[in-house]
Amino acid sequence: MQESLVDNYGRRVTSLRMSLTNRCNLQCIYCHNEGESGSGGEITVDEIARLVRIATKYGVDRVKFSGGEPLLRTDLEDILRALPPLKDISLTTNGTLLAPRAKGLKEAGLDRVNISLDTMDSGRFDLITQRKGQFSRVMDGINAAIDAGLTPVKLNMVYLKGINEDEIERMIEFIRGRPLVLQVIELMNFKGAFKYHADISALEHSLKARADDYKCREMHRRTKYYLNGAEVEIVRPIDNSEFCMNCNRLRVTSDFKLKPCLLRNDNLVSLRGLDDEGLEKALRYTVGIREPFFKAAPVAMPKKSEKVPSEN
Ligand SMILES: Nc1nc2c(ncn2[C@@H]2O[C@H](COP(=O)(O)OP(=O)(O)OP(=O)(O)O)[C@@H](O)[C@H]2O)c(=O)[nH]1
Ligand SMILES: C[S@@+](CC[C@H](N)C(=O)[O-])C[C@H]1O[C@@H](n2cnc3c(N)ncnc32)[C@H](O)[C@@H]1O
Ligand code: SF4
Ligand code: SF4
Repeated sequence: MQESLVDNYGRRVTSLRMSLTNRCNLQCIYCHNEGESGSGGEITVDEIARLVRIATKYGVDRVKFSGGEPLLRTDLEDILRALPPLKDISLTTNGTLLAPRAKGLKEAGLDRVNISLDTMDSGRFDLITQRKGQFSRVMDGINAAIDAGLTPVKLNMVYLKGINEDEIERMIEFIRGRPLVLQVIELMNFKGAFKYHADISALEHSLKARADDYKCREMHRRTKYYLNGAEVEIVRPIDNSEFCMNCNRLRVTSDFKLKPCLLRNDNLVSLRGLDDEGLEKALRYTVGIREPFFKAAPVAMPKKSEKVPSEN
C-alpha cells in the first residue's frame, strides 16, 4: 500500500505549494510574498522535478506555483514539462505577463490559473499595486487564460477596507456565466497593511443568506457560494483553527527549502545539495514537525470535584 505523509495532527499532505521566485513586477501594499524572504539562488527545474517526483510516491498529486510573480520565470514551461503526471497543476499570478504565454503554458501541462484582481477600477489598481498602467494587461491575461482553457480561472480579490469593499457586486457581475470564480480573501497582516482589514464574516453571512446553494471544500474547509451563475469562495485564514486543521499543503520556498507554515520562518528545512534519498528523508521529517498555526482552544475538562452537568 502507498505510504502517505500524515503529520502529528492527522493532517495529510497531498499538495506542494512552490514559490518560484521572490521577484515581482508589482508592489502590492499588503503582499505576504508567501511568507518568505528567500535570498539564495532560485529553485531550478531539476530541483523541482526531483522533489515532486519523490512527493508523488507519498500520494502528493497537486502542485501550485506561486511567488513573487511566477511568470517572471522564463523557464516555467520547462518546469511544467519536467513534472510527473499529477491530478492538478495550477499557478497563482498577477496576470500582467500571462496573455502571450497562456496557450504555451496549457500545452506544457498547466491545468488552471488563479489571477489576482482586487478591483475593476484601474486607478484603484494602480494604488494597490503601486505601479501604473498594468490593469489592462491583467484583463488581457484573464481573457487569454479563458481562451487557452486554463479554467476555471479564479480571481483573487483581497478584501480591503475603504478600497474595494464596495466592489463585490461588480465583481460578481463580471464573473457571472463565465468560466470564472471569485475568491474573496481576508487580508493577513503583512507590510503594516492591517489598517485595510475588513470584516469578511459579515460579507460571508450576507452571501450565505442569498445563495442558491453552497458547498464546503476539503482544503481549509473553505465555503463556496453559488449565486445565480456566479461562484464565490471565501478565504478566511485569520484565527481560524478549522482552516489550519484542514491545511493539506507543504510549502517550498524559492530558494529550495521546505516551509511547514506560511506564518512561520523558524522551522525551514533546507534541501539544497541533497540527493534523492536525502530529499525523501527531509520530506518525511518536515511533515513530522508541521503544526496548525491557529489551534482550537482545548476544551476544559471538569475537575474531579466539579459536578458534571447532565445531558438534558
Ligand atoms: N493562511 C494561509 N493562507 C493561504 C494558504 N494557502 C493559500 N492561502 C491564501 O489563499 C489565497 C488564495 O491563494 P491561491 O494561491 O489563489 O490558491 P488557493 O486558492 O489557496 O488554491 P486553489 O483554490 O486550489 O487554487 C491567498 O491569499 C493565499 O495567501 C495557507 O496555507 N495558509
Ligand atoms: C503572494 S501572491 C504571489 C502570486 C502572484 N504574484 C499574485 O499576486 O497572484 C499570492 C496570493 O496571495 C495574496 N496575498 C498577498 N498578500 C496577502 C495578504 N497580506 N493577505 C491575504 N492574501 C494575500 C495575493 O493577493 C495573491 O492572490
Ligand atoms: S503581484 Fe503578487 S507577489 Fe507581487 S506584490 Fe502583488 S501579491 Fe505580491
Ligand atoms: S497552518 Fe494555517 S497558517 Fe499555516 S500554512 Fe496552514 S493554513 Fe496557513
